[in-house]
Amino acid sequence: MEACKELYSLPREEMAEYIAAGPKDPIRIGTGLFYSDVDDAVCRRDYVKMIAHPEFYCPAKPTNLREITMEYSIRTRELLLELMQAIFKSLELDGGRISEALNLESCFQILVGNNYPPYAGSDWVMGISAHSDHGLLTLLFQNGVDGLEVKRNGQWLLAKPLPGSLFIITGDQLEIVSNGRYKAVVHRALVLGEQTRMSFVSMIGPCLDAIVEPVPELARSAPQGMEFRGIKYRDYMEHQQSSRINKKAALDIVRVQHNILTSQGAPNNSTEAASAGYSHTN
Ligand SMILES: O=C(O)CCC(=O)C(=O)O
Ligand SMILES: [Fe+2]
Repeated sequence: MEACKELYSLPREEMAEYIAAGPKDPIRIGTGLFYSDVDDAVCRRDYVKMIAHPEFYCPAKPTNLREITMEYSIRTRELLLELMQAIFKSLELDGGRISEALNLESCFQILVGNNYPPYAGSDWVMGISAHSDHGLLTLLFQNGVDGLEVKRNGQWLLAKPLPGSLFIITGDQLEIVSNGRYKAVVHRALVLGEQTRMSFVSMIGPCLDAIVEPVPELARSAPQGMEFRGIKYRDYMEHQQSSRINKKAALDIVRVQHNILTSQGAPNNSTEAASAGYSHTN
Protein backbone atom coordinates (compact mmCIF):
# COMPACT_ATOMS: atom_id res chain seq x y z
CA MET A 1 0.00 0.00 0.00
CA GLU A 2 2.91 2.32 0.73
CA ALA A 3 4.30 1.59 -2.74
CA CYS A 4 0.86 2.37 -4.23
CA LYS A 5 0.78 5.65 -2.32
CA GLU A 6 4.10 6.54 -3.91
CA LEU A 7 2.73 5.59 -7.30
CA TYR A 8 -0.25 7.95 -6.98
CA SER A 9 2.03 10.78 -5.92
CA LEU A 10 4.29 10.50 -8.99
CA PRO A 11 4.12 13.45 -11.37
CA ARG A 12 1.22 13.01 -13.80
CA GLU A 13 3.58 12.82 -16.80
CA GLU A 14 5.09 9.65 -15.37
CA MET A 15 1.66 8.00 -15.21
CA ALA A 16 0.36 9.46 -18.50
CA GLU A 17 0.91 6.27 -20.53
CA TYR A 18 -1.11 4.24 -18.03
CA ILE A 19 -3.80 6.88 -17.56
CA ALA A 20 -4.43 6.84 -21.31
CA ALA A 21 -4.61 3.02 -21.34
CA GLY A 22 -7.82 1.22 -22.30
CA PRO A 23 -9.57 -1.72 -20.60
CA LYS A 24 -7.54 -4.26 -22.61
CA ASP A 25 -4.16 -2.84 -21.62
CA PRO A 26 -2.26 -4.77 -18.96
CA ILE A 27 -1.59 -1.73 -16.76
CA ARG A 28 -4.14 1.02 -16.24
CA ILE A 29 -4.31 3.98 -13.91
CA GLY A 30 -7.52 5.89 -13.31
CA THR A 31 -7.91 8.94 -11.20
CA GLY A 32 -10.60 11.48 -10.44
CA LEU A 33 -14.22 12.29 -9.83
CA PHE A 34 -17.20 11.01 -11.78
CA TYR A 35 -20.94 10.79 -11.38
CA SER A 36 -22.69 7.44 -11.03
CA ASP A 37 -26.36 7.53 -12.00
CA VAL A 38 -26.77 3.99 -10.65
CA ASP A 39 -26.22 5.27 -7.13
CA ASP A 40 -26.93 8.96 -7.77
CA ALA A 41 -23.61 9.86 -6.22
CA VAL A 42 -20.24 11.37 -6.95
CA CYS A 43 -17.49 8.76 -7.06
CA ARG A 44 -13.94 9.61 -6.14
CA ARG A 45 -11.29 6.97 -6.64
CA ASP A 46 -7.74 6.55 -7.86
CA TYR A 47 -6.75 3.11 -8.96
CA VAL A 48 -4.00 1.11 -10.55
CA LYS A 49 -4.92 -2.15 -12.24
CA MET A 50 -2.25 -4.59 -13.33
CA ILE A 51 -2.52 -8.01 -14.84
CA ALA A 52 -0.43 -10.44 -12.79
CA HIS A 53 -1.07 -13.81 -14.48
CA PRO A 54 -0.51 -15.63 -16.84
CA GLU A 55 1.90 -12.77 -17.57
CA PHE A 56 3.02 -10.32 -14.94
CA TYR A 57 2.93 -6.56 -15.60
CA CYS A 58 3.82 -3.72 -13.29
CA PRO A 59 4.54 0.01 -13.64
CA ALA A 60 8.29 0.72 -13.66
CA LYS A 61 8.01 3.20 -10.77
CA PRO A 62 8.21 3.20 -7.82
CA THR A 63 11.06 0.77 -8.17
CA ASN A 64 10.04 -1.47 -5.24
CA LEU A 65 6.50 -1.99 -6.57
CA ARG A 66 7.46 -4.86 -8.87
CA GLU A 67 9.03 -7.07 -6.23
CA ILE A 68 6.24 -6.48 -3.70
CA THR A 69 3.36 -7.03 -6.11
CA MET A 70 5.02 -10.05 -7.71
CA GLU A 71 5.29 -11.80 -4.36
CA TYR A 72 1.79 -10.70 -3.34
CA SER A 73 0.35 -12.01 -6.60
CA ILE A 74 2.00 -15.43 -6.19
CA ARG A 75 0.92 -15.87 -2.57
CA THR A 76 -2.63 -14.67 -3.06
CA ARG A 77 -3.02 -16.72 -6.25
CA GLU A 78 -2.03 -19.86 -4.34
CA LEU A 79 -4.48 -19.03 -1.58
CA LEU A 80 -7.34 -18.25 -3.96
CA LEU A 81 -6.73 -21.43 -5.97
CA GLU A 82 -6.77 -23.41 -2.74
CA LEU A 83 -10.05 -21.77 -1.78
CA MET A 84 -11.45 -22.73 -5.18
CA GLN A 85 -10.63 -26.36 -4.43
CA ALA A 86 -12.45 -26.06 -1.09
CA ILE A 87 -15.44 -24.57 -2.91
CA PHE A 88 -15.49 -27.43 -5.45
CA LYS A 89 -15.36 -29.86 -2.54
CA SER A 90 -18.27 -28.08 -0.86
CA LEU A 91 -20.25 -28.69 -4.07
CA GLU A 92 -19.14 -32.35 -4.09
CA LEU A 93 -17.35 -31.84 -7.40
CA ASP A 94 -14.11 -33.28 -8.71
CA GLY A 95 -11.87 -30.21 -8.28
CA GLY A 96 -9.23 -31.54 -10.64
CA ARG A 97 -11.69 -31.93 -13.49
CA ILE A 98 -13.23 -28.46 -13.07
CA SER A 99 -9.79 -26.83 -12.71
CA GLU A 100 -8.84 -28.43 -16.00
CA ALA A 101 -12.02 -27.29 -17.72
CA LEU A 102 -11.40 -23.72 -16.54
CA ASN A 103 -7.66 -24.12 -17.20
CA LEU A 104 -6.82 -22.67 -13.79
CA GLU A 105 -3.12 -23.26 -14.37
CA SER A 106 -3.34 -20.35 -16.79
CA CYS A 107 -5.82 -18.49 -14.63
CA PHE A 108 -6.31 -14.79 -15.19
CA GLN A 109 -5.24 -12.69 -12.22
CA ILE A 110 -5.46 -8.97 -11.74
CA LEU A 111 -4.23 -6.78 -8.90
CA VAL A 112 -5.97 -3.50 -8.16
CA GLY A 113 -4.76 -0.85 -5.77
CA ASN A 114 -7.56 1.57 -4.79
CA ASN A 115 -7.10 4.92 -3.14
CA TYR A 116 -10.03 6.98 -1.83
CA PRO A 117 -8.99 10.37 -0.49
CA PRO A 118 -11.45 12.19 1.82
CA TYR A 119 -13.74 14.45 -0.13
CA ALA A 120 -14.81 17.89 1.04
CA GLY A 121 -17.69 18.43 -1.41
CA SER A 122 -21.31 18.53 -0.31
CA ASP A 123 -22.58 15.58 -2.37
CA TRP A 124 -22.78 12.09 -1.01
CA VAL A 125 -19.45 10.63 -2.08
CA MET A 126 -18.80 7.07 -3.04
CA GLY A 127 -15.57 5.37 -3.93
CA ILE A 128 -16.93 2.76 -6.30
CA SER A 129 -20.59 2.07 -7.02
CA ALA A 130 -22.42 -1.17 -6.41
CA HIS A 131 -21.02 -3.97 -8.57
CA SER A 132 -19.94 -7.58 -8.55
CA ASP A 133 -16.46 -8.65 -9.63
CA HIS A 134 -16.23 -10.49 -12.95
CA GLY A 135 -13.86 -13.28 -11.85
CA LEU A 136 -14.15 -16.32 -9.64
CA LEU A 137 -12.83 -15.01 -6.32
CA THR A 138 -11.45 -11.73 -5.06
CA LEU A 139 -9.24 -11.25 -2.05
CA LEU A 140 -9.48 -7.75 -0.60
CA PHE A 141 -7.34 -6.06 1.99
CA GLN A 142 -8.23 -2.65 3.49
CA ASN A 143 -6.02 -0.17 5.30
CA GLY A 144 -8.17 -0.03 8.43
CA VAL A 145 -10.50 2.75 7.27
CA ASP A 146 -14.19 1.79 6.97
CA GLY A 147 -15.88 1.99 3.59
CA LEU A 148 -16.47 -1.45 2.08
CA GLU A 149 -20.11 -2.50 2.13
CA VAL A 150 -21.68 -5.74 0.93
CA LYS A 151 -25.32 -6.28 0.07
CA ARG A 152 -27.05 -9.04 1.95
CA ASN A 153 -30.81 -9.71 1.90
CA GLY A 154 -31.37 -6.29 0.37
CA GLN A 155 -29.43 -4.46 3.10
CA TRP A 156 -26.01 -2.83 2.89
CA LEU A 157 -23.67 -4.17 5.59
CA LEU A 158 -20.38 -2.53 6.50
CA ALA A 159 -17.50 -5.00 6.07
CA LYS A 160 -15.39 -3.68 8.93
CA PRO A 161 -11.66 -4.08 8.37
CA LEU A 162 -10.55 -5.97 11.47
CA PRO A 163 -6.75 -5.72 11.86
CA GLY A 164 -4.99 -8.07 9.44
CA SER A 165 -8.23 -9.44 8.02
CA LEU A 166 -8.70 -10.31 4.38
CA PHE A 167 -12.08 -10.36 2.69
CA ILE A 168 -13.02 -12.96 0.12
CA ILE A 169 -15.62 -11.86 -2.40
CA THR A 170 -17.32 -14.33 -4.73
CA GLY A 171 -17.49 -13.24 -8.37
CA ASP A 172 -19.63 -13.66 -11.49
CA GLN A 173 -17.70 -16.64 -12.93
CA LEU A 174 -18.23 -18.59 -9.71
CA GLU A 175 -21.95 -17.89 -9.89
CA ILE A 176 -21.98 -19.21 -13.49
CA VAL A 177 -19.85 -22.32 -12.84
CA SER A 178 -21.80 -23.23 -9.71
CA ASN A 179 -25.10 -22.63 -11.55
CA GLY A 180 -26.03 -20.04 -8.93
CA ARG A 181 -25.16 -22.12 -5.85
CA TYR A 182 -22.56 -19.47 -5.00
CA LYS A 183 -23.83 -15.95 -5.68
CA ALA A 184 -21.58 -13.14 -6.82
CA VAL A 185 -21.56 -10.60 -3.98
CA VAL A 186 -22.69 -7.06 -4.76
CA HIS A 187 -20.39 -4.61 -3.01
CA ARG A 188 -19.40 -0.96 -3.05
CA ALA A 189 -16.93 1.35 -1.38
CA LEU A 190 -18.00 4.53 0.40
CA VAL A 191 -15.92 7.53 1.34
CA LEU A 192 -16.97 8.09 4.92
CA GLY A 193 -14.47 10.00 6.97
CA GLU A 194 -11.53 12.31 7.12
CA GLN A 195 -8.93 9.65 6.45
CA THR A 196 -7.73 8.35 3.12
CA ARG A 197 -8.98 4.85 2.58
CA MET A 198 -6.95 2.33 0.61
CA SER A 199 -7.76 -1.17 -0.49
CA PHE A 200 -5.76 -3.73 -2.38
CA VAL A 201 -7.47 -6.36 -4.47
CA SER A 202 -6.21 -9.64 -5.93
CA MET A 203 -8.74 -11.32 -8.17
CA ILE A 204 -8.53 -14.61 -10.04
CA GLY A 205 -10.68 -15.85 -12.86
CA PRO A 206 -10.55 -18.81 -15.26
CA CYS A 207 -8.16 -18.79 -18.20
CA LEU A 208 -9.33 -16.02 -20.56
CA ASP A 209 -9.93 -18.55 -23.34
CA ALA A 210 -11.93 -20.98 -21.20
CA ILE A 211 -15.62 -21.37 -21.89
CA VAL A 212 -17.33 -20.84 -18.57
CA GLU A 213 -20.60 -22.67 -18.05
CA PRO A 214 -22.50 -24.35 -15.21
CA VAL A 215 -21.03 -27.70 -14.16
CA PRO A 216 -23.46 -30.22 -15.79
CA GLU A 217 -24.20 -32.18 -12.62
CA LEU A 218 -25.15 -28.96 -10.79
CA ALA A 219 -27.43 -27.95 -13.66
CA ARG A 220 -29.03 -31.42 -13.72
CA SER A 221 -29.83 -31.35 -10.02
CA ALA A 222 -31.18 -27.78 -10.06
CA PRO A 223 -34.97 -27.34 -10.16
CA GLN A 224 -34.77 -24.96 -13.13
CA GLY A 225 -31.88 -26.68 -14.92
CA MET A 226 -29.22 -24.44 -16.45
CA GLU A 227 -29.26 -20.95 -14.97
CA PHE A 228 -26.58 -19.62 -17.33
CA ARG A 229 -25.35 -20.33 -20.81
CA GLY A 230 -21.67 -20.79 -21.53
CA ILE A 231 -19.46 -17.87 -22.50
CA LYS A 232 -15.76 -17.40 -23.10
CA TYR A 233 -14.39 -15.56 -20.07
CA ARG A 234 -12.59 -13.05 -22.29
CA ASP A 235 -15.91 -12.15 -23.97
CA TYR A 236 -17.68 -11.83 -20.61
CA MET A 237 -14.96 -9.57 -19.29
CA GLU A 238 -15.04 -7.38 -22.37
CA HIS A 239 -18.80 -7.11 -22.07
CA GLN A 240 -18.61 -6.17 -18.39
CA GLN A 241 -15.82 -3.64 -18.93
CA SER A 242 -17.59 -1.95 -21.80
CA SER A 243 -20.82 -1.53 -19.81
CA ARG A 244 -21.46 0.98 -17.04
CA ILE A 245 -20.89 -0.34 -13.54
CA ASN A 246 -24.35 -1.52 -12.54
CA LYS A 247 -24.65 -4.05 -9.76
CA LYS A 248 -24.93 -7.51 -11.37
CA ALA A 249 -26.37 -6.40 -14.71
CA ALA A 250 -23.45 -7.90 -16.65
CA LEU A 251 -24.57 -11.41 -15.66
CA ASP A 252 -27.82 -10.89 -17.58
CA ILE A 253 -25.96 -11.48 -20.84
CA VAL A 254 -25.64 -15.17 -19.90
CA ARG A 255 -28.69 -15.64 -17.70
CA VAL A 256 -31.14 -18.22 -19.01
CA GLN A 257 -34.74 -16.99 -19.10
CA HIS A 258 -37.07 -19.53 -17.56
CA ASN A 259 -40.84 -19.75 -17.92
CA ILE A 260 -40.62 -19.68 -21.68
CA LEU A 261 -43.90 -20.59 -23.35
CA THR A 262 -43.68 -23.70 -25.48
CA SER A 263 -45.65 -24.04 -28.71
CA GLN A 264 -48.46 -25.58 -26.61
CA GLY A 265 -48.51 -22.42 -24.53
CA ALA A 266 -47.40 -24.08 -21.30
CA PRO A 267 -44.32 -22.97 -19.41
CA ASN A 268 -41.51 -25.44 -19.90
CA ASN A 269 -38.63 -25.47 -17.48
CA SER A 270 -36.56 -28.21 -19.05
CA THR A 271 -32.89 -27.47 -19.59
CA GLU A 272 -33.20 -27.69 -23.37
CA ALA A 273 -36.14 -25.32 -23.57
CA ALA A 274 -34.57 -22.91 -21.13
CA SER A 275 -31.26 -22.92 -22.97
CA ALA A 276 -33.02 -21.77 -26.08
CA GLY A 277 -34.12 -18.60 -24.32
CA TYR A 278 -30.83 -16.92 -23.61
CA SER A 279 -31.21 -13.34 -22.61
CA HIS A 280 -28.87 -11.01 -24.45
CA THR A 281 -28.93 -7.47 -23.24
CA ASN A 282 -26.69 -6.19 -25.99
O1 LIG B 1 -12.16 -0.61 -2.09
C1 LIG B 1 -12.94 -1.51 -1.85
O2 LIG B 1 -13.18 -1.87 -0.70
C2 LIG B 1 -13.66 -2.19 -2.97
C3 LIG B 1 -12.88 -2.24 -4.25
C4 LIG B 1 -13.55 -3.07 -5.29
O3 LIG B 1 -14.65 -3.50 -5.14
C5 LIG B 1 -12.85 -3.40 -6.54
O4 LIG B 1 -11.74 -2.91 -6.77
O5 LIG B 1 -13.43 -4.17 -7.34
FE1 LIG C 1 -15.09 -5.07 -6.51
